[in-house]
Amino acid sequence: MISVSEAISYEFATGPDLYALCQQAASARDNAWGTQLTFSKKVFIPLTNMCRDSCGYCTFVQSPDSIHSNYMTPEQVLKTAHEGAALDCKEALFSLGERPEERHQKARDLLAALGYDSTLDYLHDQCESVLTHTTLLPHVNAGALSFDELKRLKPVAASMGMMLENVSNELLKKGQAHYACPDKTPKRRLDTIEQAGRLDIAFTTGILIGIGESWEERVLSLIAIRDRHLAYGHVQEVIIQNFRAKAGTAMAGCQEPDLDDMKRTIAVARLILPDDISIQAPPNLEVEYGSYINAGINDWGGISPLTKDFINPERAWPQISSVAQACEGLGYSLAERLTIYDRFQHQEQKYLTPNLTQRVASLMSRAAQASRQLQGDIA
Ligand SMILES: O=c1nc2n(C[C@H](O)[C@H](O)[C@H](O)CO)c3cc(O)ccc3cc-2c(=O)[nH]1
Ligand SMILES: C[C@H]1O[C@@H](n2cnc3c(N)ncnc32)[C@H](O)[C@@H]1O
Ligand code: MET
Ligand code: SF4
Repeated sequence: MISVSEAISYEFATGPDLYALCQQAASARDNAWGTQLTFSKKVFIPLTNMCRDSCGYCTFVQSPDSIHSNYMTPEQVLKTAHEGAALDCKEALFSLGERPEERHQKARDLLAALGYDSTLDYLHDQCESVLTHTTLLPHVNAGALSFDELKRLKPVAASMGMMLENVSNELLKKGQAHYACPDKTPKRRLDTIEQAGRLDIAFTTGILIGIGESWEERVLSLIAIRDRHLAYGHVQEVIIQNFRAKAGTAMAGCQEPDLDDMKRTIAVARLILPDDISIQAPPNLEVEYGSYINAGINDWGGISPLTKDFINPERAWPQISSVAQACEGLGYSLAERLTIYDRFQHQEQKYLTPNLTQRVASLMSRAAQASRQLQGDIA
């Protein structure tokens, strides 16, 4: 592990310095994770695109005035889940806006028509429905949640996650990415990670880079994640995600991080975070995603053969076979994992409630089978 001051000193690493940094991170990854990179075969379930926040980078969120703002119905949820299961997907990623009913009358009306007064109650029941009626494992990405909310969701989700984004309070100011976003205060985000730790929830988090934070704030965000993991041991993966500018958003004209910036951040994350945390970067937000391998990632996150990335809908998923080839070209293999990583699966029902244990075990053997097939296809 490198020190905070060493991590901060890499801010301007380019050329040979960046190359050396990446080599150091790649060898740390090889030692901890070997030469197998992973992904999770999933479907995306955007339960609602209404939200009480208004992040400057987000096109997922729809205004209640838009005809596109909605909740998925229980039938739509199951249709997507069934179609995903038929394509051998194993994860149902529930990703949604935060507490829209606390801000928008339309959200209250639509929820009432579904028989609910809270988005999180509806989320709970839709996760339960996917568990009951399909073979998929729910992963909940619903933003900042309280201890009680996380506790209630634990039996209906195999894992959960929430991007920390960044610990910078500056981003909350007017004109910045998180202005008027009550759920993006570093305090609420850090508290969510902490409560998930107290509850033994296998947890995904990460940072969004290029949203107006300084390099030092990026490093401090990784340190904040590390500290909570050292206290509870529950952080399974950290996503390093690059901001993509989108037309029609407040940040449409902002500069996107370049490939070197991503590589530098991935490498520093690998060297700051404990070895047992997986480092993930998405393959659909960068054309030259293969070079993330040289910077120290060991995971690509969720990839869907069915649904688009609703958060970055203009960025198509690469074919799983193309990702496998990119890995193979650099001497790595590609394997399928579940939404809950292997090492969290066998801990005496610490992370998994009893109703989930059997499901996870049988999906594990199907994922192993799919991985063998993937490697056979390449060979
Ligand atoms: O398709 C996406 N999947 C996202 N995922 C899902 C991820 O790709 C995988 O499904 C999980 O890593 C499974 O372990 C997230 C999951 C989280 O818990 C937190 C944030 C994200 C962010 C994204 C995202 O922007 N796009
Ligand atoms: C689910 C996660 O997607 C990320 N997210 C939201 N909007 C964008 C964007 N324009 N570019 C990249 N990532 C984005 C945020 O980090 C959120 O937490
Ligand atoms: N709204 C949540 C968040 O920003 C979920 C992902 S964005 C659709 O964390
Ligand atoms: S990123 Fe999440 S919290 Fe922010 S506006 Fe979009 S849906 Fe809401």
